[in-house]
Order: sequence, then C-alpha cells, then structure tokens
Amino acid sequence: MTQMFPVTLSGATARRQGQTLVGPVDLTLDGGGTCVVIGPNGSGKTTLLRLLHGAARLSTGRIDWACDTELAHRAQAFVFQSPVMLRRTVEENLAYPLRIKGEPKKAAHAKARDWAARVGLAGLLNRPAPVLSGGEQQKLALGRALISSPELLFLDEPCAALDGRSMRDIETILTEAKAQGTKLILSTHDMGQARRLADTVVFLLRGKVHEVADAKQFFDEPETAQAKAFLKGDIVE
Ligand SMILES: Nc1ncnc2c1ncn2[C@@H]1O[C@H](COP(=O)(O)OP(=O)(O)OP(=O)(O)O)[C@@H](O)[C@H]1O
Repeated sequence: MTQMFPVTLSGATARRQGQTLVGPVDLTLDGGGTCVVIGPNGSGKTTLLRLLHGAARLSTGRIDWACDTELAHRAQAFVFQSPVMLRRTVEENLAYPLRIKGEPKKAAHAKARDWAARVGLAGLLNRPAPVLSGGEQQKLALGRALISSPELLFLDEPCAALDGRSMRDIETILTEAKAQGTKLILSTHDMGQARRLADTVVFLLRGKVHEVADAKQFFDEPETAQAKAFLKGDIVE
C-alpha cells in the first residue's frame, strides 16, 4: 500500500487559453470511502479529477499526496467518460494492462477471464470490444481498470447514457471494489447515484469548490442556497 491519503490541493488552478477552468481550489480529501464530485455542466468536475490523477496540468498551486506523487499516480486508475477500447476481444482488452506490465500471457489471460466474470462479461470473452453495447463497454472499462488492483479509482460519469439495469450493475461492481479496499473518486450528474455511493460530496460551481461535506449532511441539510437549488433540480449557474 502506498498510503497516498490525505491529498491536499492548495491554490490549485487549471487555466487554458486565458480562461480559468478550475480554481483556485483548497481542499483536503482523507480517502475515507467514496468521494462524489457534483456540479452543473462545465463546473470543472472532469478537470478536477484529471488534475488529481496528473492527467491535466496545474497552472498554479499544488497537489500534495501523502506519498511521492509519481507513486500515488501509479497506484491509481482512471475510467474516462468515453473509454477507448482496443480493437480486440473482451479477453484481450482485459489482459492488456497486465501484459504491458510484463505479466506472462497465461496468467494475464486467466485473470482476464476471472475479471470478465466479475464484471458480468463472461459470456462475451471472444467478442470484439468495439461492437459491445454502451453498458458492456463501461463494464469492460471498469474491469480493465480494476484488474491491476488500483488503490484509488477515478471515474468520470461512469453511467452517463446507461439504462437503469446497467447502472445498477456498475454500482454493484463499484460497491464490491470499495469493499475490497479500493477508494473511489467519481463525478456524476445523477443525484440518485450520488446519494447511493457517496461518503463525501464535493459540490463544484464555476470551477470552485462551493461546498464539501459528509454525504448525509450534504443531502439532508446543504449549507448554501446554490446547493439546495441544485439538489432540487433548479438551474444553477
Ligand atoms: N483543454 C481545454 N481547453 C479549454 N477549455 C477547456 C478544456 N477542457 C475543459 N475546458 C472547459 O473547462 C470547463 C470545465 O470543463 P469540465 O469538463 O471539467 O467540466 P464538467 O463539470 O466535467 O462538465 P460536464 O458536466 O459537462 O462534463 C468547461 O467550460 C470546458 O469547456
């Protein structure tokens, strides 16, 4: 274990083409359970997740993990909103992250078959990934991220455009990963999903952390008028 938490953002800012996308953000996450990042479109959820994972560049400020940053990033995985699949079978997609780390073919494929079963794709091992449905692709992306046993998994809108059943399957996989000790930081538009999964909520507005709270506290008694309005489904800008 790398003991990467707590992670502290201090004056963290992402600027592109003269615009501030995120920040300045001052925030400490202690890694207790699942952190759900919510906020209107364009509020900076994806950018914040990418900054934490080192997939987007900080313009100013710092992000300090409890361990070496490189080590922290290596013990993490990221499931992007539109996962990129190899034009190969489900089994080969799952084995790929292990193969590039040098795991022998037989062992990598045995684990791939095991993970296919865990994410509900056991019957589709030989199907080319590009022809999978949206829900199946998302399960494959999750299996491919979890197969390397990350200590922290980032998920950007893991259930965008999925139906209820696929969403339930994905949430079950995430709940199991959490029970196995994987920390989760995810963004979602779905307040039902946020309520089901969150231990901590980070509410972003216009690139800034507007409210951060224990999930029960946030959903029962949000502090700010904007959070109340957002939870009611009103338009918040
Ligand atoms: N590389 C970039 N260059 C310029 N602007 C960017 C870049 N990446 C993101 N943005 C802008 O930064 C803002 C925040 O984007 P981000 O994707 O982080 O928000 P979000 O909360 O995840 O949005 P959504 O809910 O719509 O996915 C948006 O206005 C977006 O257009």
